[in-house]
Amino acid sequence: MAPFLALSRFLHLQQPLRVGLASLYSRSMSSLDTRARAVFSAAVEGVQPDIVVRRGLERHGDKLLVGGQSFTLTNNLYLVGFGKAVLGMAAEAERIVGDHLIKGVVSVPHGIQNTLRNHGKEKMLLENHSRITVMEGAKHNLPDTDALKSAECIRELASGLTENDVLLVLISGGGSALLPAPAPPMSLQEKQDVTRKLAAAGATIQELNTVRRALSLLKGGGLAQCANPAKVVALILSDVIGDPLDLIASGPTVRSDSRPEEVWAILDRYKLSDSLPSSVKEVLSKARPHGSQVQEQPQEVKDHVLNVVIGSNTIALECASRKAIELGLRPVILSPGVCGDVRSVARLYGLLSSFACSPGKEPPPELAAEILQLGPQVGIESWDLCRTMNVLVEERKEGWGATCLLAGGEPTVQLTGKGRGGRNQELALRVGLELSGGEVKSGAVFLSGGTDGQDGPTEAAGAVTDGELIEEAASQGLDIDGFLTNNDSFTFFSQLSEGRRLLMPGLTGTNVMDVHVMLLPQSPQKLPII
Ligand SMILES: Nc1ncnc2c1ncn2[C@@H]1O[C@H](COP(=O)(O)OP(=O)(O)OP(=O)(O)O)[C@@H](O)[C@H]1O
Ligand SMILES: O=C(O)[C@H](O)CO
Repeated sequence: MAPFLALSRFLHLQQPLRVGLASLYSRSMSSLDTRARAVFSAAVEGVQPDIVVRRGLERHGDKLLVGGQSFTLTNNLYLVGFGKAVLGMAAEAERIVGDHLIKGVVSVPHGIQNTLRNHGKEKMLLENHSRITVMEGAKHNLPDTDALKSAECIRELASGLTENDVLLVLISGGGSALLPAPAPPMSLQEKQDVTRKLAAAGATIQELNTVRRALSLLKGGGLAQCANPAKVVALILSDVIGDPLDLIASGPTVRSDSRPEEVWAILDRYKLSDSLPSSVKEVLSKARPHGSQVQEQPQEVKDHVLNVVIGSNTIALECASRKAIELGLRPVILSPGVCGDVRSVARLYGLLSSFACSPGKEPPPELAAEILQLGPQVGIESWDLCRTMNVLVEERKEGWGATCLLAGGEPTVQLTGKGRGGRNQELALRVGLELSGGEVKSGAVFLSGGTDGQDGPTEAAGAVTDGELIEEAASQGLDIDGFLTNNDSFTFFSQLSEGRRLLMPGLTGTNVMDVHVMLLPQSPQKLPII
């Protein structure tokens, strides 16, 4: 019999023991909190830069094995990289390839070396005598003159290679801002204005990077073209849903096949076409004439490029799933592609919790219908929802104890207020409302965290909530709705119970979007509220 069910029955029989058992119940809930955090840590651990590089890059003597291909090393290896996780990737790559590496340049976020040092992450830093030059830039994730210089050094290095050389390209999220190379006559400022306006208007990363590719010398395959005739091997840590090679960091090693019409359609959609500077219009008009066929990348360039995704949200979820089993939970991976507004995503998790924990033999069919209806709004296929609901139904029958529902992706928040928060903390807050707002409190625990360790401009990665949230906030005089209206989730969680619900792993040095963990104990609502 499931422990919660047994406890519930026992409580009905033994009234005087209720108070003692209440603390037992709350201890088991807090153990769910601890387990949710451990599952999140395992997800992040599984996509650490050194681990993903070791998984993707093997060396046997003078042979470098990657993506099922073998490259002969004869002191002919060069390395470039750009992105938030690239420093740790470069450190590990250099350890693997040793003296075969002649020279490298990586473009990494401003201040990252100090931050990693202060967080005790020295293994992500390069050795003193490294052959790789580290260049920091792109303060606040915006391309700046420092990043422009780094991009220029990377372009120079790639352009000087010969057919005997191998260029190892390390790519991770944040790479677009760290590799700015505005196509002339456009200035960095002009390019940045276009992308900033698009982002502020709510453009998706797909739209944003489609435009970035059209305005850049290095994005959209430009870097691979520069390195021709050298062989190019790109190791990619994906931070985009679906791992689209041409969009991650705007695909510098993947020939872009988008047409000018697509770029103009995006600019029109966000009402930017008319206000573009003439230099930007000139670059776009030079791209390819309207109506022309997509230009095929020359075969020799294609043959010389190998793109391999070595880390992704899917891999993080698989690692989390293994940890869940170790912790005595039954895992089910819902999807690595959760997107859409946090309100809809929170509603979905609320419904899934009700589905898993509703009384009776079977969950009510209208719940399943509502869940399926919500799927398309949050990027989840009906098939994945049905598969997940099947597991939840099976567990009700088999009495497994607790299920660990896992998902990942990147939902969005519509910013209306001026508070401090991030999409993970706001999602956790909204899911907490779902879990604690119904007639019966849910026994589920929900965690949402950014795998980079930083949720929006805050020190937290996310937060953990459960069915106690409303009561807990009310007892401490905190008005949840007020905090939500002001997008002030970080302040809320900092003030609530001395911040104990915050998730604070510190900067992790990696980035595969967000991870959601929902632990669903079996039918906890059968417990009397004491
Ligand atoms: N006060 C806030 N409340 C909720 N969300 C916020 C708030 N301020 C910023 N955000 C959200 O945080 C996100 C930016 O945060 P973050 O820097 O973690 O982005 P990111 O997408 O993870 O970046 P990257 O993919 O480059 O790592 C945006 O989606 C923005 O809407
Ligand atoms: O750098 C970028 O373009 C984003 O992080 C997506 O990869």
